Amino acid sequence: MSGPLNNLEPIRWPAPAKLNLFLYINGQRPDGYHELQTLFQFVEKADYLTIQANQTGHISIAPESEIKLEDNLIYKAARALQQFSGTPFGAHIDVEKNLPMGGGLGGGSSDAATTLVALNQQWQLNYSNDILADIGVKLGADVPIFIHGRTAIAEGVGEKLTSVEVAEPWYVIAVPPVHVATVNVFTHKELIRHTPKRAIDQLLQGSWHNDCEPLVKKQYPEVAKAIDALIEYAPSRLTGTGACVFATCNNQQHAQSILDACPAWLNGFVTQGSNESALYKQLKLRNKK
Ligand SMILES: C[C@@](CO)(OP(=O)(O)O)[C@H](O)COP(=O)(O)OP(=O)(O)OC[C@H]1O[C@@H](n2ccc(N)nc2=O)[C@H](O)[C@@H]1O
Ligand SMILES: Nc1ncnc2c1ncn2[C@@H]1O[C@H](COP(=O)(O)OP(=O)(O)O)[C@@H](O)[C@H]1O
Repeated sequence: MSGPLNNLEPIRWPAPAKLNLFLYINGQRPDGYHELQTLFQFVEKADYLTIQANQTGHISIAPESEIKLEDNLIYKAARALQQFSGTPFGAHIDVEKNLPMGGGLGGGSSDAATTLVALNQQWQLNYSNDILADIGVKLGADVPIFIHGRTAIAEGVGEKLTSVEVAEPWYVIAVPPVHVATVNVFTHKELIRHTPKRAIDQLLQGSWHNDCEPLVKKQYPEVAKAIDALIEYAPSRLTGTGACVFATCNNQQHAQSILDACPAWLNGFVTQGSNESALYKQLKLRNKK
């Protein structure tokens, strides 16, 4: 039997976006999934989940969105943790959605990771991050990196993480007006999928690329045009399988001036890279108390 909940107050948690600073595809496994080497960094821009635990066991999400409740990764994460733990507790989750969906910024996976980390605390479960990552990876390949919360190179299909420190530049993230389905990129015959695997220190040296970029640019002219618009001013490339692209800038003013110079059809925002995610920072503060 679990004791009563000792905190029924709502708590606001961040679910930040990520960028894939490089992404190399090293081959395909017999089950069809691809082996990757990718460098994840977090940015300040985030969704926010305000979570109020309850004793009823009921899970609800507000406001209503275009995603059906049972398909929402927040709901799926909460249900998965309930089922794994057998907890009698539930939660109401208010979502402030700031990240574009399906843009390669990992917003859905980040929401799921934040739900797992937050409910682990608010339901007083005390599971390790490794256990939360095992639950989370079934919801999306990128959930473990958001639970890890520190800049890292992911290998395998994304489950093997090595923390690294890199610069924390300002970025312009542009959001081309198209949706790229990850599955379509990975199943396309023209995808670059045999880049030789390299050691971590070798990966960190030299210039960085994304193996999905040539194919996504060819299939989605809006993505090609977005990269062309940014690359005039700063090194720019695709994140994940897109559609978002990012320009790496010298400072905030540089980033803002590039955003201001973007054509009117291209939406975007300015944000700073961070080697510790906002979720990781908040957790560190809470655990110090
Ligand atoms: C490649 C990344 C890099 O961050 O792209 P983005 O989603 O961020 O753009 C992610 O790891 C993606 O993770 P996620 O979006 O969760 O992918 P999933 O839903 O697990 O997979 C969607 C489909 O893509 C293919 N897939 C995905 C990941 C992988 N390593 N190999 C694959 O072949 C599979 O066909 C899978 O059915
Ligand atoms: N809470 C959620 N936020 C965003 N996307 C969600 C959520 N729940 C389910 N999804 C689904 O997951 C897909 C991938 O979302 P997201 O993680 O934002 O993009 P990506 O994997 O391209 O970085 C979306 O297209 C959407 O249909």
